Amino acid sequence: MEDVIVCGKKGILHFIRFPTAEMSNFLDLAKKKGMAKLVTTVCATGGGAFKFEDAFRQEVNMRLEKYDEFDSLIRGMLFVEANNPQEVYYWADPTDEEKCHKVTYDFSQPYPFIVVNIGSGVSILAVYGPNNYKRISGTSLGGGTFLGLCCLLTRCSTFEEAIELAAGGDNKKVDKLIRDIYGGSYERFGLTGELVAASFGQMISKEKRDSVSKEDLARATLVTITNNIGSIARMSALNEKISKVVFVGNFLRVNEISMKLLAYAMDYWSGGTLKALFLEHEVDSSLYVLVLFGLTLTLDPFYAALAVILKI
Ligand SMILES: Nc1ncnc2c1ncn2[C@@H]1O[C@H](COP(=O)(O)OP(=O)(O)O)[C@@H](O)[C@H]1O
Ligand SMILES: CC(C)(COP(=O)(O)O)[C@@H](O)C(=O)NCCC(=O)O
Repeated sequence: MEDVIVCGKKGILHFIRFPTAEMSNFLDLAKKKGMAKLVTTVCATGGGAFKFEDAFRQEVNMRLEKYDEFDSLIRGMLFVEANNPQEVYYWADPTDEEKCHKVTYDFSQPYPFIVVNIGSGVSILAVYGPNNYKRISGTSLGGGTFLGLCCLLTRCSTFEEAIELAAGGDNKKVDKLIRDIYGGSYERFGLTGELVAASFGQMISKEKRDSVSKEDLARATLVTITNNIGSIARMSALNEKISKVVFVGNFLRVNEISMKLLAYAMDYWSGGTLKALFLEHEVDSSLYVLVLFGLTLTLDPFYAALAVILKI
């Protein structure tokens, strides 16, 4: 992010990510580069701020100043939005490949809004003011589930690979649609024939199992997880009577398929009353607020993120 003002100084924020599984390599590097001589306290958030606390103290003699991940996430989102009027957007015409495009959304009057944080698992928060929010729901079927199932079903080994496979696949060869059951739409309840009736429902047939590709399985996994998250998000928003739903988290990284699906599903199932919103810098917003304190770390199960202010 360019021209960000932090503690009265203007500069560019650079975000560096690495898998948390590489934490011991990171600590080795930090030791070799003498990071402890530069800084003794590092601001940290996410579960790893607790998990890696001892390792940081023992390996590099650094103290982790811990901040709650949801406090940080919300303050971070507001911080990014305040610094970039183009930050929040929605997808217009999400089902039409040709017409589908991003449209900037005016988020200057944000409250109330829902945040759906899709990380390894999913947490849903209702935000009523800068310091007024509650966790209203969640599901253990999140980004970690998508990646885990995809690795099992397709033998892929990275998130990027899983998304690439999904992009080339067709979930209709795996899922049972309304039309597979009704021969068309279930008109009485407004269920069109193309909607998924049962995720993975075709896989009960050996013949169908033998004919699906890795790509189809990856796409069906992505659609299953995304639709389930969309459905829980929609019910949460309706319960709280809130119409703006902001989706964040690394599951949406390089994942336009899920963003467009969520945009469509929220609109379709709510009869146009709910708006699915996304952030340009969708990667782990919890990082942003901590940058206010200098050198920061987000220590989540899949990702550790390091933010340093260069060029100030
Ligand atoms: N390069 C990647 N490696 C692993 N997971 C990734 C990657 N990019 C995106 N993801 C997705 O992001 C999810 C983790 O999201 P994140 O917001 O970092 O959550 P957490 O707080 O649990 O680390 C993974 O489960 C996966 O679906
Ligand atoms: C435990 C968590 C808050 C951790 O956040 P994450 O690292 O997944 O982003 C999240 O995974 C979660 O809310 N899981 C869902 C638990 C549930 O409501 O069933």
